[in-house]
Amino acid sequence: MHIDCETVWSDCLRVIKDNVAEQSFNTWFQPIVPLKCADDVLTIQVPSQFFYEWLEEHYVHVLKKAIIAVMGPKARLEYSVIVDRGNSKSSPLSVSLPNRTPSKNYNANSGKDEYISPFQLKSVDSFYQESQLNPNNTFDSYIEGDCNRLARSAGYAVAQKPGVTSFNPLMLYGGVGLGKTHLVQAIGNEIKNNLSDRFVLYVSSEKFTNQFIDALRNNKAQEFQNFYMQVDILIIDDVQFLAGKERTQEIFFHIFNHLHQAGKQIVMTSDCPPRDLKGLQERLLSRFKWGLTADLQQPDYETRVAIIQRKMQSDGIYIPENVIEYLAYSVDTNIRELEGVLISLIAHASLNRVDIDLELAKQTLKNIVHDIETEVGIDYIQKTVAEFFKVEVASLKDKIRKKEIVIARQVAMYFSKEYTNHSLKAIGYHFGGRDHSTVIHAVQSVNDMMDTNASFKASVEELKKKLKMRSV
Ligand SMILES: Nc1ncnc2c1ncn2[C@@H]1O[C@H](COP(=O)(O)OP(=O)(O)OP(=O)(O)O)[C@@H](O)[C@H]1O
Repeated sequence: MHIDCETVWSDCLRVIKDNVAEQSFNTWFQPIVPLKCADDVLTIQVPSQFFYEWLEEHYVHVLKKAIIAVMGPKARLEYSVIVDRGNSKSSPLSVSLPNRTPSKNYNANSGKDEYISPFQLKSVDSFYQESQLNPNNTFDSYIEGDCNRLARSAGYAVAQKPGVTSFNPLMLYGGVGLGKTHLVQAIGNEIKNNLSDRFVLYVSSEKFTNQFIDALRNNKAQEFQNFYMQVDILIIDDVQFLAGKERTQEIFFHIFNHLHQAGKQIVMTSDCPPRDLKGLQERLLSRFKWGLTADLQQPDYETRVAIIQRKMQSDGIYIPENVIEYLAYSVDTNIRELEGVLISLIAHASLNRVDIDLELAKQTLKNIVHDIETEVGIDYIQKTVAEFFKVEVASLKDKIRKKEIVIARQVAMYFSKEYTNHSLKAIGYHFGGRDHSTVIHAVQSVNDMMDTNASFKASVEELKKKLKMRSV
């Protein structure tokens, strides 16, 4: 029987959209063209072999979930890979799906997991847990740096002896995209691998809340509570989401107390330290501080390089050194953004069938970050200026008063003021903790010297070009 494949695929896309980040969705799912839908087989066309492999490696679960939800448990997916650009020849590759029946709680209409009754949950245990803990989020794939050392070691210690260390609860906090979920899931995966008899449950606070609301609606609040009280390791992500939700906090409080008293491990994440969590009951906040609280900070340059190298290695992709360096300097906000840029870069190279080089990296970044000039980081400015004046980056941050170093330092401060959105205070901080008046003085000195010294002015102009070049 033939079904309208466009409609089927657009229903699948709706499910997929709920399960992947927006940028990944645009990059990997928008270019797919549905070709045919007949006898439980959906055929989709993908732009290249690489594209197909990437989908299979990274999104096979999402694709499975989508086609099962839309077409039913017998659904299969077939890829048609475009072999030659400009030539419509395609080589179909058949990939069988699925090998597992979906969760009873999966609602094909909404494309979302519905509330899972505690007792049902045990019976669909493996599907449920698998869908919660991403197997790629391990300690092995988690790069350690100054920004996350304490959090990582505490997490690792907890994973070796859950409930036994004094890190109970373990509370990790940090800004968006800094690796909280990855780290807590690494704890979950490690425990599942080493202590297979333990019941590890990862749940976002949002999901916990929604499950509880459904339980209330179905008069099953007690079952809900009983279920959570059986868990050995409860990992609850983004607890700030519980703010203002009095009844959910109440039940969480009881679950927390029960688990803690029974020596079960609790791991939590939040986007800010417990003291800044607004809208949470005092009694919960005080319990959050019982164990260990550790923060995740923005990754430094070396950690960013290591993260890129690690991702490339695990995906079997080669990126030249200068491109890695360029990306690590350019994207210093958070790791998710860095990954987003990498994904786009790989997709661009794959779609256009070109090698990844600096030019492509610049173009990709330009498409993603519109106002790139304001995105130049202080790190990058310091490195470029130090190279130009042939001094060490470290000397820009210490107290050395040698003339050439003072000039390089002032020029770097000048560009930091011109090209970044950082405050004078923040700039001073990046230059060895100097105060804002030193930065004002540096900017004035550079302006004065440019007025009186033509060769100095030429040097600053040349540097300006260098700094701008990276955004072209
Ligand atoms: N130290 C690290 N090493 C390797 N990859 C990392 C590291 N930290 C984060 N990542 C990766 O960066 C991406 C974002 O991380 P994650 O989702 O854990 O952030 P988050 O802090 O939970 O963000 P949010 O606050 O938005 O939930 C993930 O793909 C994760 O694997």
